[in-house]
Amino acid sequence: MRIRFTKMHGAGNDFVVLDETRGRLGLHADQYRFLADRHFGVGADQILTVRPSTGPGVDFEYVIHNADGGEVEQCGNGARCFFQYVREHGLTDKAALRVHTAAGVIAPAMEPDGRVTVDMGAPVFEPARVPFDAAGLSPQGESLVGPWKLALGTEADSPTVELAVLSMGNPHAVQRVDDVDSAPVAAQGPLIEHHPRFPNRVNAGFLQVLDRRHVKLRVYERGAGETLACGTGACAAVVGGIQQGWLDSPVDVQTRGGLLTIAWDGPGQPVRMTGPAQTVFEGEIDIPA
Ligand SMILES: N[C@@H](CCC[C@H](N)C(=O)O)C(=O)O
Repeated sequence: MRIRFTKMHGAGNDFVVLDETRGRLGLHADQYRFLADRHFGVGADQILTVRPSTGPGVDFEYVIHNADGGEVEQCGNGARCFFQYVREHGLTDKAALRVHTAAGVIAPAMEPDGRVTVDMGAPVFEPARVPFDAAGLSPQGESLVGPWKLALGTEADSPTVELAVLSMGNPHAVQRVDDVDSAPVAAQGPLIEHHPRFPNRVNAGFLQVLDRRHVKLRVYERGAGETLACGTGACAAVVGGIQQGWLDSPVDVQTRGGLLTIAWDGPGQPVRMTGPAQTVFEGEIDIPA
């Protein structure tokens, strides 16, 4: 089967975008994995699919698959690219949208400078809803995100980390580090992603606080490995940092692929993420059955 695609990125987090507004392509997990493959396919951290509205009050449905082929609930950098895609492809001329995702409705809108702001909804803190199995653990602080102390293994010398745990529609565990460039992202990322306390696995963030409004962040993403930026990871890191008293909204988040600005007014309030969305190229590809 030959399909059309658009390659996009948001702060270096890259996507293959597919249009299913005129009918389903019916792809399965192996085919999403093939599209994401950087050697045999197009190459992407996530595959984003545009579908028609699911009902009144929403303009489109937005479906996300990780590079490992698994469908996930939310993707922040993807949300900005989704918005750019539907406007560039004449699927809407609205400057603000409401988009249905597996995690609820998000609302992207155009900024005068060409960046996109997305209302990502309110963060979720209840461990069971992340989901995070906190049974038998005591939080290390009094904030809504814990933090929670976890051993990354069963050996006596296994590293122990303190993780702020929350959901931005998808699960995040964020630890503060002194220097993000030397942080053990490759070593600890997979151990945190697959830690048995996270039944759906988790995205692992490494946060360096520069001052109360500036941070650096790296994220080892569930189902994709370390990416150049993670939008929901930036939201989670800033919410966790505000909750623990380190940060004040809005916060500039420097990722390896670009700058995101995250604003949050506190529990129950939506997180607003602002950043770039860029089309790279379009093409057609034959996908194996
Ligand atoms: N890159 C994304 C997050 C994509 C999904 C994530 N890997 C997960 O499995 O939850 C972003 O920009 O938020």
